[in-house]
Amino acid sequence: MTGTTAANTGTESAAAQSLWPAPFAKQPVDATVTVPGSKSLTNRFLILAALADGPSRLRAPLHSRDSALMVQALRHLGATVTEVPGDGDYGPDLEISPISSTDTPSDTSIDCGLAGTVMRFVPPVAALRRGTAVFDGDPHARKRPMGTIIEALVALGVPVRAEGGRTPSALPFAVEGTGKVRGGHLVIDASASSQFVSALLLVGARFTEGLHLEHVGKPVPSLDHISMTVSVLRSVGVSVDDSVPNHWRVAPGPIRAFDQRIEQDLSNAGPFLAAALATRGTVRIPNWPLRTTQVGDLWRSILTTMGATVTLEDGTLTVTGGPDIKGADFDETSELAPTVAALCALASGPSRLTGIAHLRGHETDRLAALVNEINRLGGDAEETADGLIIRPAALHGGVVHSYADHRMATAGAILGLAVEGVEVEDIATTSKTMPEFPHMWAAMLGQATHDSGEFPQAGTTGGNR
Ligand SMILES: O=C(O)C1=C[C@@H](OP(=O)(O)O)[C@@H](O)[C@H](O)C1
Ligand SMILES: C=C(OP(=O)(O)O)C(=O)O
Repeated sequence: MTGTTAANTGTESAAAQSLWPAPFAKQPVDATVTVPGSKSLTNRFLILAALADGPSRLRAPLHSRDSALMVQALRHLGATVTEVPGDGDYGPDLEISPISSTDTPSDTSIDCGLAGTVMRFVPPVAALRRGTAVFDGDPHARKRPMGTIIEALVALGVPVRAEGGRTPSALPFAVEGTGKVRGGHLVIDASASSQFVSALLLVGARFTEGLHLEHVGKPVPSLDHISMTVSVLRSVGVSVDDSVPNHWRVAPGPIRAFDQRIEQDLSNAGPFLAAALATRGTVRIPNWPLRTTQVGDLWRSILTTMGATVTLEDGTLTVTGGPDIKGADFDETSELAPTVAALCALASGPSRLTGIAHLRGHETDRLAALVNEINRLGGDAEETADGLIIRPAALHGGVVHSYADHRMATAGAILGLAVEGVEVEDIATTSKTMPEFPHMWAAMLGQATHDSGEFPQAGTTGGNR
């Protein structure tokens, strides 16, 4: 098991002993930051490499708890993943030899941690090899929605069992892979997570008849992440038809081996860009992709709406905070919502976030957690059926609980820039997608740290003006 295993309570836990004094910015920040690789792209390309028709290479991949759990899971299913020196500043590249279809059947167990991409994307891969794979994860992982992917596998003829032989609706469970899945037309309800759609599309080309996936139910959230899945599949030669809403058709065929550079994680760029607004300073991010499928590209419009000046010139995104942070209404901010909510709590006007009911099934119930923690600091946040209302209020110092949720921890760090005396419980939970976070945050503020994180190359030069 790698990384944090803190209980997902936000109350007393072993991790609650460790309080991180969030740096308070006495002056506006002025920093240049480069962020580690995208979690969503790294874990998608790892899955595709494990199913490809030859060895692949990932350049500048993410190295974090979620990517380590994915690597470990694929190794347990028979892929070979080797670290080789990279050509940049982000730690090693990865070379991957795919899972062999002629491997003798073997039983294994997979630790999903709290990674949605591991718990949703890997079970369909396990269905394509021979042997039983038992899946489990952190305590809160057992509460995350999993029923749709389990029911999908069962409908595809893949036995999925819990202890005692019953069909489970959540972790833990065992997938009994037979080495072959016929595929064809499959109807699911993916309203709880886009990852159910992505999980099935990623393996669909390896089903004998391909896959015609149909969603029926309330709208699928986080559609940008499905577009990313379709885009990465096409980049490795898989034919996907997504021209009809709620239908995806994946043609059967090989997944082409590849050599792929991973973009930096634009969602994880969010807290650093937010620092420009929280301190009325400037943060620059070089190598911002000109075209991307990452939802984090929305920062350009979100932060402009909140009063920042945002430019993208010569590949560098520059964000300069305005005299105040403007409250605003945002629909469907997906995994960006905790960062947006932290900024809304510092805004001069009211904000409303809608279309994020499914955040209740994320690393923690993020709507409840954000309301608890903003209000604990004297804020005025309220939960609605599908989001949050956050009104201006004078905040004071206090402890922000992270609930083993990396984005709650970084939300606490943003609040701490503008509010003196904020302490974040379990800052180490940022290791889920950005182990370097405390080091990078201090470097952005021109402070030195002793612990430089697992891959200290993740670059930040900064200081206060
Ligand atoms: O496919 C992915 O990489 C992700 C999809 C989204 O999940 P949901 O659809 O559950 O929001 C997102 O929030 C998560 O952080 C990553
Ligand atoms: C929802 C998130 O993660 P996961 O991939 O575990 O669902 C997230 O990173 O905000």
